Amino acid sequence: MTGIKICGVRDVATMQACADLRVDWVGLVFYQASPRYVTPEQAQVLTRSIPSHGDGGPARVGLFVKADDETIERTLQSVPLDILQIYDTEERAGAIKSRFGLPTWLARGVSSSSDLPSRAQFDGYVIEAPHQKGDDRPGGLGRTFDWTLTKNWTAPVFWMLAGGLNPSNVRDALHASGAPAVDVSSGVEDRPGHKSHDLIKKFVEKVRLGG
Ligand SMILES: O=C(O)c1ccccc1N[C@@H]1O[C@H](COP(=O)(O)O)[C@@H](O)[C@H]1O
Repeated sequence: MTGIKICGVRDVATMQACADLRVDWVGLVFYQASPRYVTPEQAQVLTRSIPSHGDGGPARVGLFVKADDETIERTLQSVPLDILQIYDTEERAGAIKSRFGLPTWLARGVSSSSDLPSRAQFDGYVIEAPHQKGDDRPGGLGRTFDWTLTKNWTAPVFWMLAGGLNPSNVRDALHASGAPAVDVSSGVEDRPGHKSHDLIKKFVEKVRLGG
């Protein structure tokens, strides 16, 4: 079954909606420039509102952008994250993986097939649209890229497709990319940082049923 990650959750009701829909992962954004930013204290309340991953709830993914060790450490003291999603260099992401010992996904923007990772350095890759000059953040911008780039890629480890997905395009994206999992944030919002339960449900139905 295609994996589903709903990213940028900021309220308990959305967290519970994601758990009820049995999505695989929920993402918490620890990047202050994002409209989806949550503090570690807010994230603690959110993570406690649903069953732990071991008890059948979605795995909690923490997003960090160019974060130092102290920021990640302080977050982990409050929030039991299952996976780290890192926006930084490979070297820095590798150091984070070694230091914190948690499954680590590296986000990678791709504009051509030569940007696709070939080494199994991480536990997963989030493959998304490339960063553009003037962007105030490296993701969550609702921007797509050429999904066919991944079609013939032999991925070295698990990966997911992200960037500009929504209920209307996710079937085409899955077909064109061959992705085993999808990640969505702005495409299931009715305004930046505010998730729509209706759009989340529609997205999940499209992925699972082709609805
Ligand atoms: O959501 C954000 O604001 C964000 C900020 C910084 C880094 C990543 C962010 N979001 C991630 O970007 C991709 C694509 O998002 P979208 O569906 O195009 O809105 C996804 O992994 C988000 O979790």
